[in-house]
Amino acid sequence: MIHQPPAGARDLLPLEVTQKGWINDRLQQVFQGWGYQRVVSPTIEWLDTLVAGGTIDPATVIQLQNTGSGALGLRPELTASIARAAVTRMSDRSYPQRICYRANVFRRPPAGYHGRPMEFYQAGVELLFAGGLLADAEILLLLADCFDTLGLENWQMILGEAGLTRSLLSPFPEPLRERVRHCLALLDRVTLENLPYPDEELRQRALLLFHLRGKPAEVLAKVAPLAREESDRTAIANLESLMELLEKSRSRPFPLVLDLSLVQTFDYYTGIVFKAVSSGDGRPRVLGQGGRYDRLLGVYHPRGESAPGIGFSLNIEDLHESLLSGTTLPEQAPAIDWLVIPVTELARNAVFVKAQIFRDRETNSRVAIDLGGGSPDEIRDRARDRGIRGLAWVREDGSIEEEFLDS
Ligand SMILES: N[C@@H](Cc1c[nH]c[nH+]1)C(=O)O
Repeated sequence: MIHQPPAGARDLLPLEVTQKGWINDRLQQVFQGWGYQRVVSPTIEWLDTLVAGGTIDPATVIQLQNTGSGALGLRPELTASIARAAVTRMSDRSYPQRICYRANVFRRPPAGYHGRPMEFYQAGVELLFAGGLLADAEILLLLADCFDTLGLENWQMILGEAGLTRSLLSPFPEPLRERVRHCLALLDRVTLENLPYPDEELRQRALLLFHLRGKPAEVLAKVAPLAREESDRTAIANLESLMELLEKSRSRPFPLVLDLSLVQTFDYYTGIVFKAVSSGDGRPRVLGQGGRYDRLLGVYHPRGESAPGIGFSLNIEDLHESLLSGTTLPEQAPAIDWLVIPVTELARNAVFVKAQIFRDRETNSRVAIDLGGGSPDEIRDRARDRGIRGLAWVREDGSIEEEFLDS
């Protein structure tokens, strides 16, 4: 029998681990620079926690055996867990809370997509107990800083407003509303046009919603006549202020597309929502996504008291793929710096002690011991093949001869 990981699961080998580690380390540096502190939440949670008050479809959760005290699942994302932890464990801290994370998440592939990846890696932030313009701007500017720091150039931020989109969809009766939402999420204009609308006015409204995407000023001009509620007008005004602030806060233009039909996979959002996509050549990729969720913390509060929150998660696989065509990623897993070789059997007594001296001599140096076999020339050839920088031949009397290999 050949042992393979199950369909949808995979091993990451040293080069990929090195490159993804490089991406993650840089992201954590940026998060730290903006005052975010890392937390680690459990991989396994109660299913009840994971579905975030019904805003995450339980079908996306990989469920584990029911233990008798309730169903458990593997986290499909981290925002729900962090909201739970913040409400139950961190509520005595001073506000706001700036939290960051790097972790794996698991999602059950949709029916008919057997073999699609089930495990993904994310790095993200959550800014909790803070609402308003400055918090929204902080999150979007931090996301832009992540891309700048990674040296990623061709990206675009697609910005929407979940509350406004919900309100624009409210004239559609259910279940038609859900179908319109679905067509908007999939950019499926043909199906959208042919849904069974009760009247022509609603059909025209659906098509108009489909076109609320593009240059911010143009989209805002189109949406203004559709905004019937006071809350819609406030949302539009907030979007305008946000875009103005973003432009003033960066030395280069903020690559922004406004999309008031943007619908996210998870439904806990209440304010701005966004997706960062790579816009270079090749397949467009969703590099990260997020938004404001001002009711989620209330799901976990014993008395249902909520507090504002906003955050994003970056998709490490997509970032990695997008960076592969550039020149910033490390091209090799780090090689060993020194190979320490006992010249005779008796020299073995000294070899571990001597190797430690090399480790202590240079911080972060990689020092390995030759485990035997082969003539000095064979050892040299093997070492050169593996990119090893130097050989340290240890003699019986404990003396060392250093030899530098040319690459
Ligand atoms: N957890 C969301 C992204 C997000 C973070 N914070 C808010 N939203 C996701 O995985 O899609």
